[in-house]
Amino acid sequence: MVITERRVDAVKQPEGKRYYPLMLDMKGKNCVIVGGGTVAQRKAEALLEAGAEVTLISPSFTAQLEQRALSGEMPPRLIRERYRPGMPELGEAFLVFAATDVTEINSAVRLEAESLGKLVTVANDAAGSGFIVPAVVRRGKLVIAVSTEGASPGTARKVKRELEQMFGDEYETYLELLQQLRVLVQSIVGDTAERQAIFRAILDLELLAWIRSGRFDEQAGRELALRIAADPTEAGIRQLDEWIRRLD
Ligand SMILES: C[C@@]1(CC(=O)O)C2=NC(=C\c3[nH]c(c(CCC(=O)O)c3CC(=O)O)Cc3[nH]c(c(CC(=O)O)c3CCC(=O)O)/C=C3\N/C(=C\2)[C@@H](CCC(=O)O)[C@]3(C)CC(=O)O)/[C@H]1CCC(=O)O
Ligand SMILES: NC(=O)c1ccc[n+]([C@@H]2O[C@H](COP(=O)([O-])OP(=O)(O)OC[C@H]3O[C@@H](n4cnc5c(N)ncnc54)[C@H](O)[C@@H]3O)[C@@H](O)[C@H]2O)c1
Repeated sequence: MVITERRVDAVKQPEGKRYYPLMLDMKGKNCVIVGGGTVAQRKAEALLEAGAEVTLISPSFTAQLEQRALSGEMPPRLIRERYRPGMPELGEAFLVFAATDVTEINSAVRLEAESLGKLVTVANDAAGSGFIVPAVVRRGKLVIAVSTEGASPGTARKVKRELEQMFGDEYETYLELLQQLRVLVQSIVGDTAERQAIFRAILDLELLAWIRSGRFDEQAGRELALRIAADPTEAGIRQLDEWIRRLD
């Protein structure tokens, strides 16, 4: 019992870090992942989805990575070698991922990448990473990223699953519509304060319920835009809920 207590007491709390979340434009950006296992695969898939160019360095790769390298647009590049310092790919990278199952190799990758001024993440060492990756829910242009700052990745995943239940596919249509209306209002209302009041009024409309009901379509969206263009004022927009309800 005493031994167990000592063990528990000896566990050091990782030093507190306060991360800064951001959205990176990865289109065409070079990313190097050292490792070819399940973690490397997960990071590669997300990077490819974001339009990055992905190079993986590892003596072996998961079957899925092998498959992905043969098919589809923008296949990942697989370099079938063990990592060694001085590989040119690292110098060309925008982001570096050290994702082998060998701590010493991951540390060597981190040191070299850092000496080259690269942002690097280490799969088994959050404290030694320049960035970490959140769990992500996407609904069209709605992106919800969940992080526990490395405290419990499983919890990040669990919260993501809960959010997936809360935020349905209707958000995809909703954000497309809001984007169109925003551009429209920006083009016809010059006054910033008035524009902000209009945007707030649009957010108060019961558009989500309308979309969820299945009765909203392209024609309805057009009609809504025409009504807003005809009376682009806060008061005018606040009256639109009545029109939406009458459509039911
Ligand atoms: C969110 C997600 C994004 C992604 O990877 O894309 C992600 N890990 C995910 C899943 C997951 N990871 C692990 C399990 C097994 C269960 C468990 O151990 O809890 C599961 C669950 C599963 O696989 O089901 C094990 C694990 N993870 C890390 C270590 C090393 C360590 O802790 O040092 C170990 C081994 C620990 C050990 O063996 O002892 C480290 C990291 N994992 C992170 C991200 C970063 C912190 C995120 C945050 O909390 O903010 C960080 C710090 C670095 C990084 O990778 O960026 C993705 C969910 C994607 C999704 O579902 O959408
Ligand atoms: N960050 C995360 O989300 C997360 C999740 C689970 C596990 N982990 C940790 O990440 C590490 C990797 O996990 P995994 O499940 O992908 O392991 P894995 O065993 O599936 O893959 C390890 C990969 O590293 C490669 N490798 C080994 N030596 C190498 C070298 N010298 N050069 C290049 N590649 C080399 C292997 O070929 C293999 O492809 C583990 O240390 C694990 O604890 C992290």
